[in-house]
Amino acid sequence: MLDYQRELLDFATGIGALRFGDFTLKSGRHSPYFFNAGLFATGQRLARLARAYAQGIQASGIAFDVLYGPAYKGIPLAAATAVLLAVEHGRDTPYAFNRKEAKDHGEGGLIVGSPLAGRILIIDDVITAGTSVRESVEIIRAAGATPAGVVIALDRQERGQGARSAVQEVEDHFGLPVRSLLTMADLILYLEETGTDAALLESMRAYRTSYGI
Ligand SMILES: O=P(O)(O)OC[C@H]1O[C@H](OP(=O)(O)OP(=O)(O)O)[C@H](O)[C@@H]1O
Ligand SMILES: O=C(O)c1cc(=O)[nH]c(=O)[nH]1
Repeated sequence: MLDYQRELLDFATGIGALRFGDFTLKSGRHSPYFFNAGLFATGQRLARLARAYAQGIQASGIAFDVLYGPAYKGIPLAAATAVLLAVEHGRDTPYAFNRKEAKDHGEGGLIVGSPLAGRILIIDDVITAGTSVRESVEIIRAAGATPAGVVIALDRQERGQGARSAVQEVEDHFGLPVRSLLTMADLILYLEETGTDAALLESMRAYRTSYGI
């Protein structure tokens, strides 16, 4: 694990954005941990996370024209990361996000922000079973644009629709590169390093055996 990953995990656990317990996921799976990007809920916390995304995007070398954050938690991630790309990397990046329900008055429609045109980089918090990414790819294609890749904070390294991991499915099926700041494997390593209690480690490993890949 790299220093910045350990620091990000320290930070996320410190503010309660990474928690342990019993959580029901979008996929219906019951997980002993949860990454809640919504708890990077002050300017400084969000800047800290967005800085890591901006650095990850720069390091990925993925060529793109617009940053797209799926509702809801992708919205502040896209906005804040666009700010960090501009301020710290001199890259004035258009960004956009969707509404979960289409607006039927005013400007109307589903997409807010920059029009979805050209190559679109999807930015989200986690990938579990891959449903959210597949929805984003549909929205981007329906707008006539081309998905260019995906950047996430945490790859939970879980099965997607078939026997492969959700990230592998996205890479193979859509031909999209996926870059994550952290993985479930990093998380387990981190818990081992920090001397977490045996019961928690056991539940993390058991979850990985059930859903991991
Ligand atoms: O890979 P998946 O199985 O799709 O799971 C991951 C997705 O689930 C959550 O979104 P959700 O729509 O539940 O919540 P939000 O509105 O809080 O962003 C999360 O933010 C990811 O987008
Ligand atoms: O799969 C999910 O729904 C999910 C997992 C997680 O760790 N964090 C999150 O916001 N959603």
